[in-house]
Amino acid sequence: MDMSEKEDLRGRSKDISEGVNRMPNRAMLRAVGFQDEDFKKPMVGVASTWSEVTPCNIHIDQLAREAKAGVKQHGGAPLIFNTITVSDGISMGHEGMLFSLPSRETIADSIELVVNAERFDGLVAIGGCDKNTPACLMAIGRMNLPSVYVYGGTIQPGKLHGKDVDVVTAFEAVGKYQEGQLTDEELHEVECSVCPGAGACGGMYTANTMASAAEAMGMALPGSSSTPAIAPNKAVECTEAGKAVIELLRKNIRPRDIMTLKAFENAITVVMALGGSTNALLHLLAIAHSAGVKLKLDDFERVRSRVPHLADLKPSGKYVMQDLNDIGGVPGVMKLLLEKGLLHGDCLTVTGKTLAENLADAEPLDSGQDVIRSFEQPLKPTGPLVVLKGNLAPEGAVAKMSGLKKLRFSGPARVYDSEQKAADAIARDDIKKGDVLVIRYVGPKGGPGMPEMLSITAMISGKGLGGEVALMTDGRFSGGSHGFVVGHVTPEAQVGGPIGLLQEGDIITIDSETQEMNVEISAQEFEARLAKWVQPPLKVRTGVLGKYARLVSSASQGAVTDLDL
Ligand SMILES: CC[C@H](C)C(=O)C(=O)O
Ligand SMILES: [Mg+2]
Repeated sequence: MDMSEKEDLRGRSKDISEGVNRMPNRAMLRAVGFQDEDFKKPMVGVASTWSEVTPCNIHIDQLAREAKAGVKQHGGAPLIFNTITVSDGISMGHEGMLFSLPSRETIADSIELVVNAERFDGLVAIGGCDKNTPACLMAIGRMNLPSVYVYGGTIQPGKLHGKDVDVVTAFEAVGKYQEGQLTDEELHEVECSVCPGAGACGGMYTANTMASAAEAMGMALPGSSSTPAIAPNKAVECTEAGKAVIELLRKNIRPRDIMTLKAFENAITVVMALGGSTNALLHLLAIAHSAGVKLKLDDFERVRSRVPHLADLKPSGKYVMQDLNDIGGVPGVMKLLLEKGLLHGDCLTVTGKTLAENLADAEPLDSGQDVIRSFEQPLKPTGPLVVLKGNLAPEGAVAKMSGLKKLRFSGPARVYDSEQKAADAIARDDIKKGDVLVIRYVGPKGGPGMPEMLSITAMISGKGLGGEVALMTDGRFSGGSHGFVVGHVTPEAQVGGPIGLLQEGDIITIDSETQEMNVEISAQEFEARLAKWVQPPLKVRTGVLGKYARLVSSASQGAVTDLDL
């Protein structure tokens, strides 16, 4: 329904579009194409994360133009603006990864800065790489203006000797090459095959996980999280998003009407069923904080215990997001979960309808498919992202148990204060089957930036030690990581957390069934070690990482930098 002549959907954009005093402001907007009638329309920002620095975002300029057209067609006055992105895959395994998680805050802050300075009434935000979706939703939650999120879409799988491959294949090929299992030519073949074009990493890694979570919480249009980047329908979704935001303005439906605790429970349910990235716990805590929703790590456990892991998706499974899309996509999965009473169907969404009303129109998953298992034969009876506590993680830690038969691991600590030193040890074959590899002082403050450890987990996997060596860190894991991995250990070493007191050879036991992670030393020994511990200075004290290290909260609170302490 387009706007009638009399209808005035403008809100705070009247600060610019009305009054003599704002004539100079309007004069500048005329220079970017505004005409008289535009000042009678609601001003809608289109936040574009377009960038050439990663395939995830290389196409988003076209999508932003589609969204702009949609806003215009339905009576709005749209303006595209850009924000940044970094590439997790390209920053992985070196100092660049220190800047990945901080970029989430920068993207959220930049959207908040532009939308507020320009007095927009509404927003369409379009994201690609890992930090984009959480950042866009954080900005949307903070500002609470009628908004719609659109995910730029998953990449197609690469093909190599008839098999589907993707960027995690490349990371794991490094370990295989180090073992002499690949020649230089074969390694080059992998490099040239795994990323065929536009789109975010194709397994159920962080970008696809967070897109699915965005749709499950009602902030993205039905089906838009699983539509591939190069599918013609992706552009249509952007045009539709432009239309949807005008409808939201008309009905005054705001993000905090949608991003409720029940909506976050829906997001957690879908993440657990899909076997998504551990980063979802960090990002959903941060998004909830931005929307004023009190979400805690314990909420993830409450949901996990009732939701089976159904999706046979990479990194521990066989298929990629493209395959899920082909058999019904995220709507098909949510339809199944709703039928089982595992979703709150009464949650409002950006279509203006409830989740149940949206899903009534969705097709069920194709019969005969084996991407999504039945409830009778799940991959795991409960979700694979397990919150652990214990004397090593009093505030919590996150274990990814998908694809693992072993649910308990006990072994000697092999302690490293940097990812590089750990990587060198793995390359020298110093890390043996049964060891618990500990990488610390890589948390939000200690890293700084809580880097992901895909290079490490991929090397372990490539060397055939996947599941035979446990890895625990106050850093993070990529969505491409799998094996016996525990991240987000809090409190982090940098602030005196127990992980910082570990010594070589301490016996660590990680039990995903009792959900505990403990070291076998006495309380007295802990006290003695703490008495001798000296807090190291922050590694970085100026610039973006210096600001971040001083402001960032614990990972158990989402590693946010705007906690109202
Ligand atoms: C393949 C892994 C991807 C690049 C990533 O960083 C994530 O999913 O978190
Ligand atoms: Mg990542």
